[in-house]
Amino acid sequence: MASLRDARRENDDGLDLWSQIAAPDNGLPQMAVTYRRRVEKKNAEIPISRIEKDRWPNRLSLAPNKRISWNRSLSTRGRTSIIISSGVDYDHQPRQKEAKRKQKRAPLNKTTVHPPNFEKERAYFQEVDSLELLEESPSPKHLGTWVMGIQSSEVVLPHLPSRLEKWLISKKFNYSCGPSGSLAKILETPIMPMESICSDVSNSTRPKEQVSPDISSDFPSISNNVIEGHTCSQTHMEGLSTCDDNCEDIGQGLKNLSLISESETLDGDHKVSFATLLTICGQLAPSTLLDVFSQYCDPNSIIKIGEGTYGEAFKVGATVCKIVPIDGDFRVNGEVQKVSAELLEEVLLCQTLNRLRRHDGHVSNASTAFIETLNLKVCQGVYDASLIRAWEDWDEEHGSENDHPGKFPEKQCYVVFVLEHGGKDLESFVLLNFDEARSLLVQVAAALAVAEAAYEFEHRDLHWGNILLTRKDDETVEFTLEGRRMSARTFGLSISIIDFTLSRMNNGEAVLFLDLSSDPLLFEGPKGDQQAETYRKMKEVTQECWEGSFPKTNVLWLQYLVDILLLKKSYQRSSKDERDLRLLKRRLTSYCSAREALDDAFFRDLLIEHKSDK
Ligand SMILES: Nc1ncnc2c1ncn2[C@@H]1O[C@H](COP(=O)(O)OP(=O)(O)OP(=O)(O)O)[C@@H](O)[C@H]1O
Repeated sequence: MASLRDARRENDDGLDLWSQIAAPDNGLPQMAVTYRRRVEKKNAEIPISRIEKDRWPNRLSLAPNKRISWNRSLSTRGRTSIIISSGVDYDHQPRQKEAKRKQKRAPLNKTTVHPPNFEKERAYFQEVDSLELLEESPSPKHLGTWVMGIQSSEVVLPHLPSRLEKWLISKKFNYSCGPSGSLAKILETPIMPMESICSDVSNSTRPKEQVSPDISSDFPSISNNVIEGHTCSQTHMEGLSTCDDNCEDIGQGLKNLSLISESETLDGDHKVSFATLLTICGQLAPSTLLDVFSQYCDPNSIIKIGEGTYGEAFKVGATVCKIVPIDGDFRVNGEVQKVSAELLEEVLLCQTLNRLRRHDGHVSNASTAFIETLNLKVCQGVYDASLIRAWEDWDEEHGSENDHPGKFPEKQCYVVFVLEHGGKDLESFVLLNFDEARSLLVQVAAALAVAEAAYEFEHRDLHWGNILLTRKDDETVEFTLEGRRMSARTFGLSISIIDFTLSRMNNGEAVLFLDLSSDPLLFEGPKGDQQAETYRKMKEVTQECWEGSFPKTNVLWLQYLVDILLLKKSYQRSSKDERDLRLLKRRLTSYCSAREALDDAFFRDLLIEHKSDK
């Protein structure tokens, strides 16, 4: 994710904004607090959480561990840690490619820089945080969702990232799993252009022509991806789509799926997850990375544009392709690889958020602020030479913190997210003025409010690496909130929210969430670090009931963003603007959701409500 922050990239602020904001009369030297990926102990042994060990008792660590930090273990990248930049001196950081990076780094700010003054920041936070957080509603341990039906003291469910996986397991155990065909409905989320599906199917094996009448032929539902003539895939799909009709042993069906059977390292549950991933991606078997990428451009033109703890992002034609290695039994970039079930959840989140982009008809909630997922593919094999070249070019210029991708074996699997290009992340984007800053806030608040209303959505990881920005000519951006058509003023700025790994949503069929309790390091970040503090505040608010709905977490991230705009970003602004931001942060404390926050006076002249069409 975005925040994997080019460690080498200098904070565009370069100066201690705190001294400008909170201590105008000080004679303090200026400092730069730079967020970057954690690298301090990258060669240390990364603790695999007990749960992960339980899940993957035989995991081996073949690669040297390059990262460790308070935010490791789950799929939590983009986590950053504060480092002190003295003229931005990273030399105390034991990084493997430091020498190269130092040579390449742009000229540094010559201002004398001193360590951050945490006392002052603390005083600032005490002032703006002086109001107590409101009590959250009781923890919804007993949500009326279908998943509760599968809980049984007799069945020990392994740790799994979502209710989706529990559903899959419940199916195997022949338990009732709630509303009819719930997973099937989730999987019906349209996403893939037909041609991309067809491209994976050989001439002799054609997709069944089953276009749902209510869905555009450009976007066939997943049910269209049933492949005639392939018994095992059909068995699998039937298993998924007839939850209440019968509970045939889909595991047995999957055994017949030759591709999956070959993968001896995957246990039964993983076979199910992997097969489901393939199905969602409209594939019978994994593609190669080259096959997928060449659908979008000449491979020689591929450019790497970013990296996350797990993902490598490449500009591929007009799109961005993020490659996430999965299911391997060795660490990548110092992290245990994600497993299919985790990716399934992320994929479902992406697909569901895609639905918010529909402005047609009389939708109640719509927003284009969540990055569009254009396609999803499961791939297998080594990195293609063009990708390695792109990776090395980026490494040469920026110094990658990731492992060289040349070490992936032939059997390595990946999920490729084909995404809309969202621009630059907030960390590296240079904001020009206060209008842009407040537009950023209103656009994020509106997007969260819309997704809250539609899906009880909480992002839960909205750090400055996960907000992408670009400049466009449009003066406003439209959204629909609870049936009200509205526009937000952009001042030429357009935002996209990415990375839904930690996100939580309830789409009416399932609650998708990640149990952050299994990642205690997430909450052990440095004191005074806004991002780390936000995870801790989320923990307080949710009381670790991560499946529950706590839209307050969205407000916490809005407060974090206000802090970032005050403390970490430089742009043209007056002291009144800063005061307005501080007051906004204070008032946010009393809101329980982004929906409530959007009604704040700060946003009033940034929002336009359209008259009803009726
Ligand atoms: N759609 C996109 N448009 C433009 N840039 C993107 C896009 N998606 C990702 N990137 C770039 O790639 C970087 C890594 O992407 P992303 O944060 O999604 O990876 P990740 O592995 O999920 O990260 P994390 O470490 O949070 O898990 C981002 O910081 C951003 O710079």
